[in-house]
Amino acid sequence: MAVFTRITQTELQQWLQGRDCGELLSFDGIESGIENTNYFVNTSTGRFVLTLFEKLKAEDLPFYLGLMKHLAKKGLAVPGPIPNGQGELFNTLNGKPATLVNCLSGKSVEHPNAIQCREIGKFCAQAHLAVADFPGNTPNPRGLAWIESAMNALDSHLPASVRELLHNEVNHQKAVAERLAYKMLPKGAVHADLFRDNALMQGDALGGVIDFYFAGVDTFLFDLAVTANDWCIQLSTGELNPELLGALLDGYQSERPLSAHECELWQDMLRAAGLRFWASRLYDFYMPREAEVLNVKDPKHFERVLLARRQGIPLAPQPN
Ligand SMILES: Nc1ncnc2c1ncn2[C@@H]1O[C@H](COP(=O)(O)OP(=O)(O)OP(=O)(O)O)[C@@H](O)[C@H]1O
Ligand SMILES: N[C@@H](CCO)C(=O)O
Repeated sequence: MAVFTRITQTELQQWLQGRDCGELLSFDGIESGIENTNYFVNTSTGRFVLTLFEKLKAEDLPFYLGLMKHLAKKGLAVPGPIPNGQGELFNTLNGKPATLVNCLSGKSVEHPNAIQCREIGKFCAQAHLAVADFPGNTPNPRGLAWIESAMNALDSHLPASVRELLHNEVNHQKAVAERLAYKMLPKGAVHADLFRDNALMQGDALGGVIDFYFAGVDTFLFDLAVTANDWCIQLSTGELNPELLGALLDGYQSERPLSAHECELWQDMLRAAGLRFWASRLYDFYMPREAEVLNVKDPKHFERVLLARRQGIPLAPQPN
């Protein structure tokens, strides 16, 4: 399903020349995923993942691949791009910009336990600490400005009750963004889509985090809220599971304690993170691109998440 661009053995062999990755043995298309074309590549020295970018533009790639390289270099479990002979992190393969990264072990979990939530919390904090000297400054591509423009594009498609909630929450988030506490929040290049399906687990240990292609500069708290809304969710109600949330926050704060401003804005950022994915799912639902038609994710889920976060949260972090 997700192999949009086919390649031949000869094309791949030529493209791999100059990369420090051994001799090509075999390669297989990866069926899951809807954004890019991915292949597992086996060589004489190991296993890699080849990604051909179907929609992202070449000018956007240095930020994403640079961030992955930066985090991998700092020892985080993130696929590091293997440069070609010219030192470039990506170059054209069969007409598409393409990169080769190392293959991480593990598989994603649907129902994480508290230990796994703690691990992902720790990873999130370590990544936030590690970007202090990362120079890339591409803003979050799905920030409030994008949400507002998507909302305007969607307006005529939406039932009145949905439209009202969306406008109300966007206005709330615009007001939050004006607050001094918000302006004081620490920021940096963040994953911004650290869902369960973007983490590979080996039992309770984290094998690695993939899919950095929605990354951008945003507040660290927003990134943590995105993670909490997916990892600590009670799927039937959209509410947060206090035990899983406690473990996630505990793991995070064991590496990077939250500031008083971050604690103050926790509920607002959980709402912002709920809004972000509700808006993108609504957008994909009403304006799907070809490959998405059969894979559109349910917007209702994030409507429930947002409504639940507006009502309250089970656990507020305390500054250390
Ligand atoms: N570095 C990696 N190591 C191991 N497996 C990987 C790696 N990168 C991708 N994969 C595998 O390939 C699958 C598809 O990758 P990914 O989720 O990035 O797809 P996509 O089309 O780029 O994005 P999306 O999930 O947003 O549709 C993953 O679920 C995972 O199984
Ligand atoms: N994680 C997003 C998809 C974009 O990767 C969602 O569940 O809506």
